[in-house]
Amino acid sequence: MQLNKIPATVVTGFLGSGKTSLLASILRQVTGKRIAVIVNEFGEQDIDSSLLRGCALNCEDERPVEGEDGGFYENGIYELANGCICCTVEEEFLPVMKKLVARRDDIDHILIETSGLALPKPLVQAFNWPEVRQHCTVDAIITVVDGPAVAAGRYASDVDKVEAQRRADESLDHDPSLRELLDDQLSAADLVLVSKTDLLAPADRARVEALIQARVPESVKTLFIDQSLFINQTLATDTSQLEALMGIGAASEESIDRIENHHDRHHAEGAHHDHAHDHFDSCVIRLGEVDGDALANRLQQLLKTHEIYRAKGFAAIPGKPMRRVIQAVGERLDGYFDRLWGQDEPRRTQLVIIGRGLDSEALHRALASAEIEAAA
Ligand SMILES: Nc1nc2c(ncn2[C@@H]2O[C@H](COP(=O)(O)OP(=O)(O)OP(=O)(O)O)[C@@H](O)[C@H]2O)c(=O)[nH]1
Repeated sequence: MQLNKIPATVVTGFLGSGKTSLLASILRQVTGKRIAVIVNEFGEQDIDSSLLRGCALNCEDERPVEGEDGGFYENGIYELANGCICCTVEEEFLPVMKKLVARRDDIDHILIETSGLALPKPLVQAFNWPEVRQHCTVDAIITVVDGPAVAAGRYASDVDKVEAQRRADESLDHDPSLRELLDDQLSAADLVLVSKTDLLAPADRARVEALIQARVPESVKTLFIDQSLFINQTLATDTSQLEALMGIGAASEESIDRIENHHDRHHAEGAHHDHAHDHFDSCVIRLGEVDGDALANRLQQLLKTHEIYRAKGFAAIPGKPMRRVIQAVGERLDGYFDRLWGQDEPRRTQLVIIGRGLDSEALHRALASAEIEAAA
């Protein structure tokens, strides 16, 4: 029985903004992690789940399993097809979360894709329900914004489709304007991903960025992504940084090494090759034992003052027999003890930081001030 909570990443954003493409590109490449995916879609489309099912999920259970709730489980994908997730939290979402909790030892991470019309807050509040809170934690809320649509003042690439879905969903008991929906999805975000950057004129990019920045606190960062290369599968790329950005992994030695290797290779190549995303930068900070509160304070400060998209890793706290997982994104900073330190394992702190234009020495200096001096 594992003691640590299952982290859940909520991906929200309008219909057609690129949520499924994002999840698909991650699932296609993720290795060694058992990921349960909850997809909220209804009406005509079960396209998303079939798209995701087509991805090579690392799940041993190949058999589809009917759920009593009408949803089904196959290759780790749960489909919530009976209405907008935020309006059916209790009837739809909670039973699926309970099933996942029961399979707790088989799951490393939960990815939740909300419907394009969902307001993320009721869903996030459901993580406070005792049955869920005890075993799961929100790792991050990632809001995907359709860059060209926002630049054009339309917010969604296919407004008619959004309106048709709105009319078709009888369970929908909220009716905000698209603008309000965008505001709500942005106000819940820990990280904003602007999609379809390949279709966004450079001059529009600054406008979209300004519009988003005006709606989020300064620690919530905006990242521009172009998924067209993934969608066409012309780019076979190492997604270790994208995975870490989504909050998957990075609290294990092996994923920290993978990210570090990616960083080294990237720099050796001169970092001038084509990129599917804004240039990510990453660094690994290694420290000895740290004062947990001081580390959290420094990290919170750094999130405000540096272009850090996410920090994740673990800390050694003096006198504590267990290591503490630390994860920070936007305004969210979480920590929990996940496992005992091994008998011969060095007690050390390691954090992966993903961002842009990172000054690793400055970050190291700032975080090292939380280090506890080793007794002479
Ligand atoms: N050119 C381009 N197309 C993209 C990009 N991201 C997504 N798309 C396309 O945009 C369309 C919608 O993408 P999805 O990933 O299905 O969007 P979604 O948010 O999951 O949509 P719903 O599930 O319907 O809410 C698809 O045709 C994608 O191929 C991108 O970065 N560039």
